[in-house]
Parts: sequence; C-alpha cells; structure tokens
Amino acid sequence: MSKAITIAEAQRYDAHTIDVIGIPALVLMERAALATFNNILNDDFDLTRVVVVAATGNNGGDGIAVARLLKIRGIDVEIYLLGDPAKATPQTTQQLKIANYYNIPITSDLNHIVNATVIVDAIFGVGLSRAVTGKFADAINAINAADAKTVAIDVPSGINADTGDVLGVAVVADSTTTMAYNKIGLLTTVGKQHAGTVHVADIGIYAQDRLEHAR
Ligand SMILES: NC(=O)C1=CN([C@@H]2O[C@H](COP(=O)(O)OP(=O)(O)OC[C@H]3O[C@@H](n4cnc5c(N)ncnc54)[C@H](O)[C@@H]3O)[C@@H](O)[C@H]2O)[C@@H](O)CC1
Ligand SMILES: [K+]
Repeated sequence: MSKAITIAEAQRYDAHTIDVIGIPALVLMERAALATFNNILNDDFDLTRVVVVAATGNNGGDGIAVARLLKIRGIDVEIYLLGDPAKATPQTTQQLKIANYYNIPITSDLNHIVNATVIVDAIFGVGLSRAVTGKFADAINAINAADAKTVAIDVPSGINADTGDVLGVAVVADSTTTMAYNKIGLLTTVGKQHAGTVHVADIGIYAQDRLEHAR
C-alpha cells in the first residue's frame, strides 16, 4: 500500500467502508487503536508513565482506546482530555465509557504531560480544519517541551495532512501510525519533520479501485 492519499480521500474511503460496505466506525477505531498500540510496544519506548492527550473527535477516540489497551496490559496510563466530553463524537463517547469502566484517570493538569515518559498525540487527525489556538495550542506546546517520546495517531496534530503545513502549532512526533494509506502531507519536508517514523496501518479501509478488485 505505497500510495499516499489526501484528507478528502481518507474521509471518502472511511465513509464508503462504514456506510456502503458496512464495517462499523467503532470496529475501524478499534483496529486503528490496536495498530497504534502494537507499534508503541514494538517501538520499544520507556512505558513507565504514558499520557494520552485526546480531544473529542474520532482521533481522540482512537487515543482513548489505545489508553484502554495499555491499561489492560498493566501500564501506568492516563488521559489528558481536551474539549467538552458532552460534545464528543458517538464513537469517542463510547470509548470514554469503556475507559471509565477500566478506571483510567482523566487529568487536565499540564504537568502530567511534562512528566510522562511516552505521550500519545490523539488531538487532531484528518479533521483538523483551522489554525490551532488556546488550550489545544497549550497542550501541543507542552507535548513538544516534554522529554517524553511522542507517538502521533494518524497525523501529528496541527499538521495539514494535504500540504504538510503547520496550522499555528504542531506536534513533533517520534513516530506516527497513520490509517490505511500514508497522507501526502506527511511526504513533504515539514510533514516528515513532524511525523517521525511513519507506520501505515491496514485497518480494513481500501481505495475504491482495490475494492472493485476485491469484490
Ligand atoms: N471515520 C472513521 O470511522 C475513522 C476515523 N479514524 C480517526 O478519526 C480521525 C478523524 O476524526 P474526526 O473527523 O472526528 O476529526 P478529528 O478527530 O481529526 O478532529 C476533531 C475535531 O476537531 C475540530 N477541529 C478541527 N480543527 C480544530 C482546531 N484548530 N481547533 C479546535 N478544534 C478543531 C473539528 O470539529 C474536528 O471534527 C482520523 O484522523 C482517525 O484518527 C479512525 O478511527 C479510523 C476510523
Ligand atoms: K493526532
């Protein structure tokens, strides 16, 4: 799967897989989380203290599911939640419910980010649509100032996945697990600088032409 795609293609392939083929969004989210979780374990990071920084879109949902997988593995993990949980997507709301079942601590203390050994960036993925400001920018600056290794989910938050441009401020990640196909913005110089090692995760989402072939 060497091809790289645009934001619009990613969103179109997601929607086709969910709405036409019928794989539920939560199943795709679980596969995205499993792929990220396995990459975190394989990347051999110091997992003494993991903080997942999540917003309330589906990128955040991926991260909250990663937090649960780490918790079940016995790893000290907590979630730094950005935004109003009441405004979360249905999938992310479900992931928060599951995370609560496993008693995963939720914090809003920026110092927890500073003291982490690994930070998972689950703030924005392909849904980033404007410059990052306010508490989102504060969190990204804290992530970049921390000594921790940083793992980005799908797209380093703040990077435009089409152009590689930094929209205000962006996470500088050591590795990125991006779903289905690489993103054209992560092939640019600035995109590469922010993504670190890019792992492309096969989560069951394919381009139309491949779908025709598979049928
Ligand atoms: N659609 C699906 O079924 C799947 C999506 N996946 C994940 O979902 C992500 C896309 O999720 P979403 O479309 O919910 O969007 P994101 O989670 O990328 O972004 C969250 C929300 O933030 C808001 N936002 C955008 N720019 C902002 C800014 N500068 N400041 C503050 N808020 C801002 C937007 O309302 C956006 O919906 C992908 O990147 C991937 O991580 C994966 O779970 C795979 C399956
Ligand atoms: K992200």
